[in-house]
Amino acid sequence: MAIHVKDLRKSFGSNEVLKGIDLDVAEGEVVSLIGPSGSGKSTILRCLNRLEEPTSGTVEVDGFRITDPKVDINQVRRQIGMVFQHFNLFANMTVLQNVMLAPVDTGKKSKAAAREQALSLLERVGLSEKANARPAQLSGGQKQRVAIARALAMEPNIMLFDEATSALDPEMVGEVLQVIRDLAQSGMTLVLVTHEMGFAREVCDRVVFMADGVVCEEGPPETLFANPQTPRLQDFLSKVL
Ligand SMILES: Nc1ncnc2c1ncn2[C@@H]1O[C@H](COP(=O)(O)OP(=O)(O)OP(=O)(O)O)[C@@H](O)[C@H]1O
Repeated sequence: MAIHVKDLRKSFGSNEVLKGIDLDVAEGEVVSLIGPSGSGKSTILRCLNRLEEPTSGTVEVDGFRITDPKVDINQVRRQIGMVFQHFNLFANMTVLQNVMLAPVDTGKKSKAAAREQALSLLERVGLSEKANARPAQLSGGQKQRVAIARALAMEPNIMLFDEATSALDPEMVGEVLQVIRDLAQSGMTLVLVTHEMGFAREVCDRVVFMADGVVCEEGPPETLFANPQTPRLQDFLSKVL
């Protein structure tokens, strides 16, 4: 199992945001988390690489129990790429330098090897011609594709996408979804928080519907969207489809 979450709880002060989440993601599986705003989707994702400290429960990623205080979280994070809604690129570096940075900084690759890899990743996301540009010269969709290339540079086994297209103008959403679609087809384990129901339906093996900090319903998209069982999911789908 690539990801194994058991009875995960997270509170911010007195606000219990995750109320006992069980979630398994198999290697190579593509899972999307959907649900109303504030239901805890991003918080789950952030607990998967301990950007948030769970209040209780266990999270295992790639065989590491990352909720164990003794685990080297930096080592685990290197195996988990994360892409955020806002691209978080380094503005004072070129696109190529952004993608090369982590493998060089962590000693994973020499500068020459990291450069070669970065060029090949930029080709993969369709941005070879932008290698020497600065982030400010790119469109939102291009910036997000650089952010994906940068996450891939650490050769992660798992990629987490937190509303990767939510900050984009509608005409740029498709180009980012195409890159994610290609990753899904490559067999990588992906967990996506998304508001793109059409994309979830098309690309994901499984969709997990959350409401109020619990998993309400889950299943293959064709079943879940066509035949929602709970009134909450029926209500949610009636608003977003
Ligand atoms: N750092 C934080 N401090 C306090 N409260 C937080 C923090 N992060 C999240 N929350 C709260 O936790 C709840 C769940 O937030 P979360 O971002 O996980 O929801 P979400 O389902 O991803 O929502 P959205 O679709 O709007 O992004 C919200 O009520 C939010 O205000």
